[in-house]
Amino acid sequence: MKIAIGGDHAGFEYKQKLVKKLEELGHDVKDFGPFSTESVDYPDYVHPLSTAIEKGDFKLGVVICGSGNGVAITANKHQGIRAALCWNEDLAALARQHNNANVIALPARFISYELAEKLVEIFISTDFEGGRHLNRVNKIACS
Ligand SMILES: O=C(CO)[C@H](O)[C@H](O)[C@H](O)COP(=O)(O)O
Repeated sequence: MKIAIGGDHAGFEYKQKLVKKLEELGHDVKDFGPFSTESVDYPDYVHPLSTAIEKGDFKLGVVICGSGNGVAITANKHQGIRAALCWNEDLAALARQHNNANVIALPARFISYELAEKLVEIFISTDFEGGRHLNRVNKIACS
């Protein structure tokens, strides 16, 4: 699967490990940065990532900052993005099953790396259920 990943300095270490893990699993991963723990502004990385997903260059995205809120808020400014802030396994599954989320936002300062990895694995391997949820998801975007 083609997966985009990015965030900020607070998510850098988790991002590096997630890139390695996803590549080991055979995914085609593009890292939108940042590429060090130097303090940066997450919109500089999350907007390009979101645009690339909207264009269809990637199926899903993973964004990581300290709380997960900054990256989620930024990604959700894009009409074609449904970013879900997830901190447990049920939320990661439901984000795909009910919301057809195409980006998972992770709070690196509040969850373990092991849990972050598990949430990403659940997110990318869970399908949208459609049905009643399709009507709702179709009403999310506004022009
Ligand atoms: O934007 C955020 C909050 O919504 C992220 O958690 C950032 O990673 C955080 O604000 C960065 O904080 P720092 O004190 O500049 O490291």
